Amino acid sequence: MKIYEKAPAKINLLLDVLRKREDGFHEVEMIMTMVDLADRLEMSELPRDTIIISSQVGYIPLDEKNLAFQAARLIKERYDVRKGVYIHLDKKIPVAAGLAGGSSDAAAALRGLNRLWGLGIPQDELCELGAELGSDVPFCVTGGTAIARGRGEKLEHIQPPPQCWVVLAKPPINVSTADVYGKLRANELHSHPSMAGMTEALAQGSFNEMCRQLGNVLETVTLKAYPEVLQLKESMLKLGADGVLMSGSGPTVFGLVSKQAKLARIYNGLRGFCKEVYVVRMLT
Ligand SMILES: C[C@](O)(CO)[C@H](O)COP(=O)(O)OP(=O)(O)OC[C@H]1O[C@@H](n2ccc(N)nc2=O)[C@H](O)[C@@H]1O
Ligand SMILES: Nc1ncnc2c1ncn2[C@@H]1O[C@H](COP(=O)(O)OP(=O)(O)OP(=O)(O)O)[C@@H](O)[C@H]1O
Repeated sequence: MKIYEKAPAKINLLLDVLRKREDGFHEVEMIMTMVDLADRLEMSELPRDTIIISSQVGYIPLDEKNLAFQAARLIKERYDVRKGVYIHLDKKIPVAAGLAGGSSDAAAALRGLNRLWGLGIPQDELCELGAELGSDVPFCVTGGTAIARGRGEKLEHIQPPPQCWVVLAKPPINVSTADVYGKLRANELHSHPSMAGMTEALAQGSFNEMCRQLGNVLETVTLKAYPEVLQLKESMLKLGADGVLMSGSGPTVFGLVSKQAKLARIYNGLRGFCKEVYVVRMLT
């Protein structure tokens, strides 16, 4: 039997950091939602008790460093599954981009193996397992649109954003999430995005207000270290995007666009200097 699962990319419409915690993680307040740029996982049982990962791309680890491998190992150990699995990752989400590609693959593996092996694990338990793999994994298990608190694992689902186009542009640099949080001076942040303002904008379904309320405090670190990310934001705005923000720890910048007629100009303008540009829909 073969099982297929989609693993969509996430964007952070809002990312605030409240403080650094004693365990080294940061207490966050975020709003996350999915876009329709997705990896696709194919999972099938193996006769031997082993985990094998493959992918069409050569630039991700396929051993125990792969988050889908870690998800399979965790579920096998926790539920005493003595069966093997082959997981093929059809990668479409750019890697180390701030789009939670690895986390979404891990979440899709948890959902898929739950089905493949008929384990009947409830979603909240899958989220708890996911939290052991990474802070973004619980959200990737549920999808939808959610406020995330704690280190990202405490979820409150809310109304999805109004439908719009999302232009994603990833500059050719690698940003480590741990480095960005490591350089953040959480106590010295001069301004914070408004969680109340963004939740109100989403509750009212107001596209313009959503664009005005976009905010991510990790930009204070990444934009300083990589001026090309700031330049990308400015270019996207100049080309006509209605709202622009860096996703997660970066370096991907996303632009929200309400009118399809604007997309060609934005896409072509960005492609002039940035190779990785995607035009996708918000998943609502
Ligand atoms: C930047 C975001 O992607 C926004 O959604 C997340 O906050 C990070 O999620 P993630 O990549 O799943 O993060 P993890 O794999 O759990 O952690 C990577 C590293 O980021 C830092 N980290 C992560 C989450 C958090 N709330 N505080 C942190 O300080 C820690 O140094 C950690 O070692
Ligand atoms: N299935 C996977 N897909 C992509 N990268 C993976 C995977 N498993 C492990 N990795 C490793 O994880 C690292 C981060 O990749 P990923 O694409 O998840 O980053 P990200 O989009 O910045 O994540 P986040 O937004 O959650 O911080 C990469 O350096 C890669 O080697």
